[in-house]
Amino acid sequence: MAPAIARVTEKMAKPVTNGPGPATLDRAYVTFLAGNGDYVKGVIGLAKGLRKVKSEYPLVVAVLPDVPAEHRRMLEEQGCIVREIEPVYPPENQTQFAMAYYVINYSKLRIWEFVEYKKMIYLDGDIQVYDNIDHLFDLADGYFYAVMDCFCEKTWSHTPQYKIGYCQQCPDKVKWPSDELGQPPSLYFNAGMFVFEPSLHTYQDLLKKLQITPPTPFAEQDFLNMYFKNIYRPIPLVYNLVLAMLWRHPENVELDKVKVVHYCAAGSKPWRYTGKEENMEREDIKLLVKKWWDIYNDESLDYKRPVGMNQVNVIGAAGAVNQLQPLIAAAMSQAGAVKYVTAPSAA
Ligand SMILES: O=c1ccn([C@@H]2O[C@H](COP(=O)(O)OP(=O)(O)O)[C@@H](O)[C@H]2O)c(=O)[nH]1
Ligand SMILES: OC[C@H]1O[C@H](O[C@@H]2[C@@H](O)[C@H](O)[C@@H](O)[C@H](O)[C@@H]2O)[C@H](O)[C@@H](O)[C@H]1O
Ligand SMILES: [Mn+2]
Repeated sequence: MAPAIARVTEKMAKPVTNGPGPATLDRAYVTFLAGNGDYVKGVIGLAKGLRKVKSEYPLVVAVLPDVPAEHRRMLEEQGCIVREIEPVYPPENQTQFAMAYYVINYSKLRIWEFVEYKKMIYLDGDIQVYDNIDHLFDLADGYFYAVMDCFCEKTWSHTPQYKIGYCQQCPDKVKWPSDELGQPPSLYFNAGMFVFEPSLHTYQDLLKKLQITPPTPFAEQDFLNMYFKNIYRPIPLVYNLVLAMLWRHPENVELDKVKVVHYCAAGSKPWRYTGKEENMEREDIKLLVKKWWDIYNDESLDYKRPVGMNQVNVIGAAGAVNQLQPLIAAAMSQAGAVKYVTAPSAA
């Protein structure tokens, strides 16, 4: 039986507000940047993409100490809020990560410490947002929302599901042999995009549990799947199209409805694209890479610091917030709620 995934229905869940006042605005998008290489282009593209879809919320960039001052300046120039974080390392291990650099991705866990925000949407730096997804901030508290991943790429060749050809994206195609292998794997999300609530308690517990959890090939993604297994709620793949879905499960993809594209397939990072790797010569990939560059190169999307911003008086600011209220209500009713049918517990 296909795993129950979220369905968007007409009515948006009641907005999470603190009483009759405006919907709480202590919300932000957050991404993660490490190193002095070219991922900074991904983050700049993301900042411009969020501006193009008129998101109401800022983009926080959690940067490791090795991100150079010049890159931080470029991010601030694009209106990003730059926050330095310390690296997080998994316990000593001999694990072979699916990609050697995945070891730095554990540092993503620091974003649970950003408790000045009540709700955040995490987006990898190799993600682009092509439609407004602000309505996801109004999803019910207490859950961890993300899109289900796919097990069919070679990066999964170490797993039993890959070896038997099982994938949660099409569980009826090759059925999980429960009598031989026991329970099928729990629903598993891609950790390139998720909706979460920062919390010091969760943050400290994550770090404590990490130190007693043997690392596995998909590093922090595996760890987050283990940690949030009981409150994970799948959301539709339009919120995080893992590119491999285009050739692994085209029947599950309606490209014109996709709101968020995750350039995670080998060779698909737009700022490094050569078209030489497997599947990279596909017309849909070329189109998506062009779409990314069109935003990155669009100077009209560059951040314009508001003139005399600090002269806005309190009344002006309150007025601005009141103008947002109907916008948020309209966005929520138009977006439709995400109704969850709890999957029969797979584990
Ligand atoms: O050298 C690096 C590698 C990764 N990242 C960050 O870590 C995220 C996860 O890595 P990546 O997206 O490459 O993993 P994938 O989704 O392709 O498996 C990236 O999106 C970036 O935000 C980074 O800033 N610098
Ligand atoms: O550190 C582990 C990473 O694992 C994930 O990437 C993978 C995963 O999606 C596989 O399913 C794909 O096959 C693969 O291509 C892709 O790179 C996240 O996107 C990334 O943010 C990060 O958590
Ligand atoms: Mn990614």
